[in-house]
Amino acid sequence: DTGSAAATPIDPRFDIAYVTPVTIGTPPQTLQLDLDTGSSDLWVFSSHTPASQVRGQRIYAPDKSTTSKLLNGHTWSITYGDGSGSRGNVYTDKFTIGGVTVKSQAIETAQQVSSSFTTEDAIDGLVGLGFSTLNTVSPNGQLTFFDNAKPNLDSPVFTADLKYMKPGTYDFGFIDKTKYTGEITYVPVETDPGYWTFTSSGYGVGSGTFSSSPITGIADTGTSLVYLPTAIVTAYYRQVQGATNSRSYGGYVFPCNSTLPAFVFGVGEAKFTIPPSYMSYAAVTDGSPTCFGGLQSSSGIGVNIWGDVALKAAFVVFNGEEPPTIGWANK
Ligand SMILES: CC(C)(C)S(=O)(=O)N[C@@H](Cc1ccccc1)C(=O)N[C@@H](Cc1c[nH]c[nH+]1)C(=O)N[C@@H](CC1CCCCC1)C(O)(O)C(F)(F)C(=O)NCCN1CCOCC1
Repeated sequence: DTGSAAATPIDPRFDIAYVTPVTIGTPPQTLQLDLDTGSSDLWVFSSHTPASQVRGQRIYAPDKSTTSKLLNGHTWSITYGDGSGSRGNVYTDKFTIGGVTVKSQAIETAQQVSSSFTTEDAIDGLVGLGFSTLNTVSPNGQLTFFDNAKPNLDSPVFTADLKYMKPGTYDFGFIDKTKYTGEITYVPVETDPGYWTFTSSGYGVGSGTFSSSPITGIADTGTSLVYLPTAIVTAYYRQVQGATNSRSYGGYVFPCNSTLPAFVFGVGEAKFTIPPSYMSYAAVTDGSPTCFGGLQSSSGIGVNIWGDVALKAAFVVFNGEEPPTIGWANK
């Protein structure tokens, strides 16, 4: 098998997240889900989600699918880094992304979602593409879509080609040579505790010198921004006129008309440049002259996160061979 599906920004003004169309059940029910390498639960808004918590999202109704089966006695509950969360019960059903079908995928149906999910009408749920060890289903953990699909994929990989303010693609089972330039640099992945954890070889601010120092972090399609050690973040914002670390806004902000340097990060011998446009995430509120930075400190998180702001600057191969590796190429 091979497949390809669009990753479309949910907001035309700035890249907060990307959604991908999937189909569930028989006849197929289409939902727009956020493919997230930072978690490993596939959960959806459903006919079990209280109407008061559903505001425009599409839902999966297992009772309308002839192939759905309740996974008796199984429940799930997940909390994300931004404090949002959801919980519910579990079905298995036919699940397809971009033409790749898993006949019996664990579909976690939400019986409760936190308010930030209710208010985000563009996201109907998540497809966790982290390692299955992170799956929260109890009493028996379930496999991710990728782990279920892998044996039937031409190659045990999926790739992310996210783009700045326009649709990109997720490919499954093959590496599309037309999507990158030069070589793909592969580095080892640490699978404990279950993220795509790798070590970057260093960073540079604008045209400044490149600092070769290992930065271990996770490649996370479900996180909008880049979160790195404070020393790196302060070195970056030192080059930005009027930048301050705002307690009220919860991070580094600067005047939207400030000139921003690019941010360079290394993977092995390769270098990747996040252009200044990606480094200004968004105005803190609509129309404000103050902008929120795409690079923030990881000190409050406990892990460095290479989120969408970094992933957009590259073509990334999530290689599920044993042992897993991650590949980065320019594009
Ligand atoms: C707008 C913003 C200020 C840049 S934001 O930070 O709010 N953006 C959110 C994403 C978002 C999209 C759409 C609407 C609203 C919010 C964001 O970047 N959230 C990160 C922030 C973060 C990470 N760490 C600390 N803070 C996050 O929680 N990302 C998770 C997926 C998100 C959750 C909210 C909905 C969209 C998808 C994540 O899965 O990528 C994760 F890795 F960060 C995470 O929390 N993984 C859960 C890991 N657990 C470990 C235990 O076992 C179960 C799984």
